[in-house]
Amino acid sequence: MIKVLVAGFKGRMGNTTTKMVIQNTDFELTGVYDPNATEKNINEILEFKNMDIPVYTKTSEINTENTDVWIDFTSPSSVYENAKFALMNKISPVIGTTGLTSEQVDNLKKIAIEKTTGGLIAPNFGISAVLLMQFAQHAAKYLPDVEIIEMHHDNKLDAPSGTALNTAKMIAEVRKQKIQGNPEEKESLLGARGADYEGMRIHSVRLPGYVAHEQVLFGGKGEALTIRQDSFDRISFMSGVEVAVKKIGAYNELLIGLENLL
Ligand SMILES: NC(=O)C1=CN([C@@H]2O[C@H](COP(=O)(O)OP(=O)(O)OC[C@H]3O[C@@H](n4cnc5c(N)ncnc54)[C@H](OP(=O)(O)O)[C@@H]3O)[C@@H](O)[C@H]2O)C=CC1
Ligand SMILES: O=C(O)C1=N[C@H](C(=O)O)C[C@H](O)C1
Repeated sequence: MIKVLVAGFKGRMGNTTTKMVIQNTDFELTGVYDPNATEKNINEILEFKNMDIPVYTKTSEINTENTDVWIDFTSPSSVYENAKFALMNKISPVIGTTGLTSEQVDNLKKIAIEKTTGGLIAPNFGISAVLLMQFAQHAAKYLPDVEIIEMHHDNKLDAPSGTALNTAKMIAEVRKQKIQGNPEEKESLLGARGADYEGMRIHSVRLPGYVAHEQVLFGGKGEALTIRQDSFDRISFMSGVEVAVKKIGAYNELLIGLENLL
């Protein structure tokens, strides 16, 4: 049995993940973590009333010996300290939370090596998003003019999304530095052309009713290609999280991207 802790268990992703861990017979939920939680046990929450799982509100309370994997769906401001705590205690972090800086990722990679502990940071656990990023990288070799549009629910804290940023990074790996659009263009309304990642424009849409969606638009001479993925439900991320929890114990470094485990 793989012993799992879920950080951010009361959030949108944390709640779905907690249920997935409980239902998976290869996993044992040994704790949940949220510094703002008022509960002492998860059974104080109606939908988990038959469970007996400690709620931790301080990392010092966590039984690290009883935890193999730390699943993190928290917030951009807390994920670094959480991941660092997990690695320092030889717990494998499986990180879905977005917003880590490149410097933070590099530090976590170093700690993982020092502690010979595996971990994963996945900008997106949905297979449709993983494929979209790979297809987009392939297409960009032939169609280097690209714009990315990501669309999310209006409670999202970070923009652009981690997936959009990762898509842009993957495309930048295969195309030459390129400034798109008319070199003389001017925005009469600030932000009209979106964010700029190495000459690529990223547009972030936030609307109620949406979950997580991305389009990558390519333009060529007299032709265009659009690649799109949609997560209509947070269940779409769960098979990716399951794979990560099952496989990450076999590694002793920090991996970036679910594709490394598929
Ligand atoms: N990689 C992927 O496939 C996916 C990634 N995400 C990412 O996951 C993250 C969470 O998203 P979502 O579930 O929608 O967000 P929510 O705001 O619904 O949930 C976040 C939860 O984390 C809690 N929290 C805050 N700080 C801490 C902390 N230090 N330790 C533990 N828990 C904490 C929050 O509590 P409180 O409200 O009290 O602050 C809240 O309950 C985002 O970064 C999002 O981009 C989302 C979907 C898929
Ligand atoms: O906040 C979300 O919801 C999501 N966040 C991730 C991101 O920023 O890319 C993954 C997915 O898009 C859902």
